Amino acid sequence: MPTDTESGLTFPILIGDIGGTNARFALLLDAFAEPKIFPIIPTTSYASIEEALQTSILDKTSVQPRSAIIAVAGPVQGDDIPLTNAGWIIRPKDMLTALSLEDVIIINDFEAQALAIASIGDEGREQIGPGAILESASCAVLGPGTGLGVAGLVHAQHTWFPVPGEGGHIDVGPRTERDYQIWPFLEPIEGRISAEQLLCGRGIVNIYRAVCFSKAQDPHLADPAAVTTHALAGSDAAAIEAVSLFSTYLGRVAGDMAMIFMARGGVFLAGGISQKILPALKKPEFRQAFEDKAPHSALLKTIPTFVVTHPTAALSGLAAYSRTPSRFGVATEGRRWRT
Ligand SMILES: Nc1ncnc2c1ncn2[C@@H]1O[C@H](COP(=O)(O)OP(=O)(O)OP(=O)(O)O)[C@@H](O)[C@H]1O
Repeated sequence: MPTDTESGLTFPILIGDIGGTNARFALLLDAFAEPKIFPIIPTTSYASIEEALQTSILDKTSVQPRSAIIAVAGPVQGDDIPLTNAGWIIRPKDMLTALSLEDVIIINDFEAQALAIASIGDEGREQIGPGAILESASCAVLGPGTGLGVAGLVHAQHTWFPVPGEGGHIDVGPRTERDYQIWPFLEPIEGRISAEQLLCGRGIVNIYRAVCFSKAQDPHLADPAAVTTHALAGSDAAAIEAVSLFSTYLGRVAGDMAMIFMARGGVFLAGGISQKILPALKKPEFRQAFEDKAPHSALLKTIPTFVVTHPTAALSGLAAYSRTPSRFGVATEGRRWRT
């Protein structure tokens, strides 16, 4: 028997997390069932979200969802929502008709990652370095993937409030002597180096190429996975340095976010890349850079940092919200469409 949640979303609920590269979906039959998770879909394989959902999900189950909550990589504004790093435009009104839904909520994908942090336990994360979570304190999430997603999670009045934003686009600058050698070779975006120019898949290649050019070498590795694979295997000097610098730059930006949100509840690294380079992030560079924040180094040393290892963390955040929306302060104004 379908039941209404306090947010008015009616079960069965389709939950989805659409990144620049991959889309992940699951069905939640009721407030108690575990989500039924479907295989990951590359976004480039389908022309639209309706086609992806119909072919890969709805044709493969007898359950007809009545509502949907979807997290997308990009700001949610208006009735046409383009994904920042992928070709799909999400049109919730089209989803209602094409998929026979009654209710659709669209939120930012890092808002979903923030919801996940409040719902996953020790088994879904691995700590890097010292520090302990201060219960009910604010948290920050950073996720290098196709882009760099950033969000905060603030606790007030017994409610977790995700704070989505475009923090991946902050300016970053050189600091060490080696940074100054590399910076002239980094590819800027419209004249500047934003965090996302360094801390995402193409950012890894950007750093790697700059490392090679700074030594007057030809870069022979072309994609991020090749760079991190060679770095982890210790088989290419430029790749090793690129991943070491990536860890340092990620540590610096993570430390900045910790200070901005006073994230005594922890800083969490989500997204596909953090999991894949976990052994590199456990080396000293990441944590040293995170703590190297005079005059606040003592504070930063107490803040724990984690890699989120849960394979579908954003979906687990969306499932937690769907089950008990009153635990979370998710604003749905302008982001909810009904028949
Ligand atoms: N082994 C690897 N090492 C480094 N980068 C990788 C590796 N495998 C894939 N990538 C890069 O990770 C990015 C995809 O990240 P992720 O798996 O988090 O996808 P996503 O959820 O679609 O991303 P986003 O939500 O940021 O749009 C791509 O840029 C890809 O080239």
